[in-house]
Amino acid sequence: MTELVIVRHGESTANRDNTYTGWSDVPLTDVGVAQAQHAGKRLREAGITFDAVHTSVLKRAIVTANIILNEIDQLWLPEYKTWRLNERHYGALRGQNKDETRRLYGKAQVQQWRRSFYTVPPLLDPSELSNDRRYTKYGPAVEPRAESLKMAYDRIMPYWIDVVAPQLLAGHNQLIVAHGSTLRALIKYLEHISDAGIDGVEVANGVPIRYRLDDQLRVIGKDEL
Ligand SMILES: O=C(O)[C@H](O)COP(=O)(O)O
Repeated sequence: MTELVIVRHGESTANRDNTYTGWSDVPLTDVGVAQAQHAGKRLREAGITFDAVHTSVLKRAIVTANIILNEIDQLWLPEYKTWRLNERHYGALRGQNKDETRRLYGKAQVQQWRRSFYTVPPLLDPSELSNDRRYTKYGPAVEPRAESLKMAYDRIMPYWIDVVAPQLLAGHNQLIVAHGSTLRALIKYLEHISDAGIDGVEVANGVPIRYRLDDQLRVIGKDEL
């Protein structure tokens, strides 16, 4: 049996301001820092030891991971960062207030943008792409202009198959610190949730979810710490 723990980053400034974030690289709030410390404390109390940690290339996940590692006194662990664990790209919704979009486009449309598996949010204008070197040099040549959860799922899976799953199969416990939608995609995969069923799954900031996996990586236990 191996253990996989997944944690959504602590509250970010965009979460606090209720704005769409996606690939925007926003920091944690003080509340987010406290949530990350609390997550680390719960993991310490649970006595879990990890062999590696995986994050996105966005600071809210990286900082949360480092706070957790500090709390559990495992800062020395190998830490892998990949754009494949980035939040789903919210396209042209990025930076807009979620309540304001409900007012402008209606609740049903917003719910579909936020929770449907297949709906792609409005595309970002190509002139607004960041062209940040973390994406041009180490990641996809072209940053997405928006992603559905399905598109995010499809770019996360190669990382799971090539990097995370082999380590778990070798008996090494893994910690993934990522984002609401990235983790919803992983939860969908691990728990065989249908395309329609995933719209009801929410992931709270800074609450570790622990999976116990058998030797074929089937889920044999799950709890929230
Ligand atoms: O990208 C965002 O805005 C958040 O991280 C997640 O947003 P959601 O709750 O709309 O999926």
